[in-house]
Amino acid sequence: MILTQLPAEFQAAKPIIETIEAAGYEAYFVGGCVRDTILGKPLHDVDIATSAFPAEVKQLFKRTVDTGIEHGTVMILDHGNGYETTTFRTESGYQDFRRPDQVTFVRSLKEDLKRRDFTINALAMTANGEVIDLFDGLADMEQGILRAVGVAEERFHEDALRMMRAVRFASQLGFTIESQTEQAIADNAALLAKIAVERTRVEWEKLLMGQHPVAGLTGLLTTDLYRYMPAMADQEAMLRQLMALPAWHLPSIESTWTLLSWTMQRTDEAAVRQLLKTWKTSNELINHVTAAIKALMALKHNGQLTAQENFYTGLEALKTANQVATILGFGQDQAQLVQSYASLPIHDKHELAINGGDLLKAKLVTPGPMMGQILAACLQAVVMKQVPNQQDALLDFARMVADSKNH
Ligand SMILES: Nc1ccn([C@@H]2O[C@H](COP(=O)(O)OP(=O)(O)OP(=O)(O)O)[C@@H](O)[C@H]2O)c(=O)n1
Ligand SMILES: [Mg+2]
Repeated sequence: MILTQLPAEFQAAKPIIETIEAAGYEAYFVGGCVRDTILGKPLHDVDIATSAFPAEVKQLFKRTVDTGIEHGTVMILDHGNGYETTTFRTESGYQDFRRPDQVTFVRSLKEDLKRRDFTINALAMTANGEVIDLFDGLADMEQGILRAVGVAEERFHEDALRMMRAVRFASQLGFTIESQTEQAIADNAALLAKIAVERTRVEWEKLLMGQHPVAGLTGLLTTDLYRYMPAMADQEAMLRQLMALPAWHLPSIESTWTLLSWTMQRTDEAAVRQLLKTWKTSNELINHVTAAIKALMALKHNGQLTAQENFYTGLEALKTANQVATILGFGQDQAQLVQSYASLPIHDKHELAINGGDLLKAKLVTPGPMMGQILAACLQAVVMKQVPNQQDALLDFARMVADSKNH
């Protein structure tokens, strides 16, 4: 198979391969970029594999970065782009395909491809677009089959994350996991427990955001792999609930975790935090999801959000909440929601026309907790459009609040 009309990313990278070839070595595009091009999907990175050893690669190019030189990876910088170039290799004793304990550089493409995870990921392509298919990846691709290269068991022992990758690709591509490969996942599922949570998380997110999430979830259930994911051992019913939702698509990591927290009945702030901590997500994500879940609760129970709820949720988390509410069957018109947020008199507490200093100057309070309470009352009154966001009006209002507190 020869691919004509290669995407621009390959055109830009072609001179790199040609330079390596001119020096007498082999070099190919490999992995996900070849798979995605054949499937007509957008590319995110272009990986190159070569028979040249790292030191040999470095001699050929002016600007390189040692991104993972002990594993054979050198980044070549060219016209503002970076290309990861990895020497053909075999390896052993590793838990992470990208960072094995022991690497042996080899000069043969076949050796390199045969320790890759799935046949559709073991394709290589020359600079001219000729696809090199040593493990029948093209036939599997055509039939929509995910099949481990060689003995599945060995591939999963090399890197247990590959079992998560299998169900993730099932979801992204709508492919079926071939039966021996699936059996090997069922047999080796417990190995997943040893994989770094962050790596498992990325695959879990990609699975849920895929175009065929039910295919991925089915794979998790039939192999029992879900039992070895963080905080998932007892979540069979939750997975079935997700599968039963009418056709859904999650557009972001934020909406993914919001739907998960909701379906796992983690709806109070502490429970959401605990779940996301277990999965080692960022604090930024935790804050976003906690806000979105609060809004989701309000939407579920009241059918709409108050001005105050809009204000405290913030626009991004509001959108997330509504995306998830839509999946769950109680979403609102997104444009209307954005409109009602936009119509809030202020969007941040710093926009309030008075601050603590103003209250002191007007001798309305002395420093202390009372000041915070009065400012909070002012903020609430402005958000609810009970008082205009103007200094005079707010000082009058603050005086009233202070008086009522003093009596
Ligand atoms: N655990 C892994 C990870 C990667 N690979 C190989 O390395 C390539 C590139 O890896 P990566 O970019 O992580 O995955 P992709 O398959 O490219 O998928 P994505 O779309 O997520 O980039 C894969 O295609 C596969 O050949 C592997 O064999 N085993
Ligand atoms: Mg990739």
